[in-house]
Amino acid sequence: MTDLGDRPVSDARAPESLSERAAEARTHPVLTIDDFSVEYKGDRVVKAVRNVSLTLGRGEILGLAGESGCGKSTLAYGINRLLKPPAVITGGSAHFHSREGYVIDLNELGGEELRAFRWDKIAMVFQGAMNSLNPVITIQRQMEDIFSTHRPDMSRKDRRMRCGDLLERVGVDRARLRSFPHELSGGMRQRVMIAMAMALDPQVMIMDEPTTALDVVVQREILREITRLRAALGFAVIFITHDLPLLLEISDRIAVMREGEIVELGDAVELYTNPRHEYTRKLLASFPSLTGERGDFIRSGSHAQNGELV
Ligand SMILES: Nc1ncnc2c1ncn2[C@@H]1O[C@H](COP(=O)(O)OP(=O)(O)OP(=O)(O)O)[C@@H](O)[C@H]1O
Repeated sequence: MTDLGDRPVSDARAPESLSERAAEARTHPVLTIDDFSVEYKGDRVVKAVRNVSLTLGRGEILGLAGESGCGKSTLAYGINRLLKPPAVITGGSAHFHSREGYVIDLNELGGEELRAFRWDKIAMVFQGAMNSLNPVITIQRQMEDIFSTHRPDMSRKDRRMRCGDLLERVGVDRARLRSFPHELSGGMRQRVMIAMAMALDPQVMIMDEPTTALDVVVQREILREITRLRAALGFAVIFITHDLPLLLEISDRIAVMREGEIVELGDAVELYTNPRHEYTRKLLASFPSLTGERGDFIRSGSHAQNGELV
């Protein structure tokens, strides 16, 4: 594995339009998952993920939808090799395709390599992330730790500068570096977590219900931030939530999961206007705001083109 350092991201320009992004997923994948299966082998065996195959394109936002318990988190944690017993990956593979052209088989990575790989290439933000900040350590020290561990050659001055820059990138004043987590609102703490996930310039972000615990206004602000950052930095996102209306707004493509399987995968607008699978239709119908006479679904025209929230 090579170290990307602070490599410029100009080569990772996010494609402009939805169709361009869908094509990009096929021609320039950043992650390919083939026939991936996970079981929880407890007293009762649960087949949580069944033969899932999907491709994440460079710079695309792929939404993963489905009701509670369908296996979304298990798939995300499985890809990143974060599952703990009794979970067992029973089949399939996941490959990371780097910007530089090399391919990493995630099943082949050992402990140390895996730790290095995680923050560096695939970063993860999950629902309770903001509560995983250490309460007795300043934001600055927690952010700097990432660089001390993964970029040991970086000077102290550069580390500090970079931490401040990262905070500003997610809309938090750099003066907050001196704060302790309890001095920040939930929304700010979640922004800090997103800044930390971006620290090493990962090519993939896996976001598992990252805004669910936040109120709607803060949630929308953060989503706007994520789509803006994706456009600027070119990372790809797997965005997991049971909130289908939200996914329809931010995703390029959406995969619908049911009982461990992906039953439909397609362009977000296409999936909304012309759902193919019966279950997708049911899922859409379960959100009255999407199916009412006027509906809340506002994604259209130029808005859909640039992937920004209105
Ligand atoms: N530690 C565990 N032991 C046994 N079964 C588990 C365990 N964790 C999850 N499961 C089961 O695996 C299945 C998939 O769970 P998972 O959490 O991946 O679904 P999800 O779609 O992410 O749900 P949610 O939206 O509620 O987080 C469920 O049937 C769940 O009960």
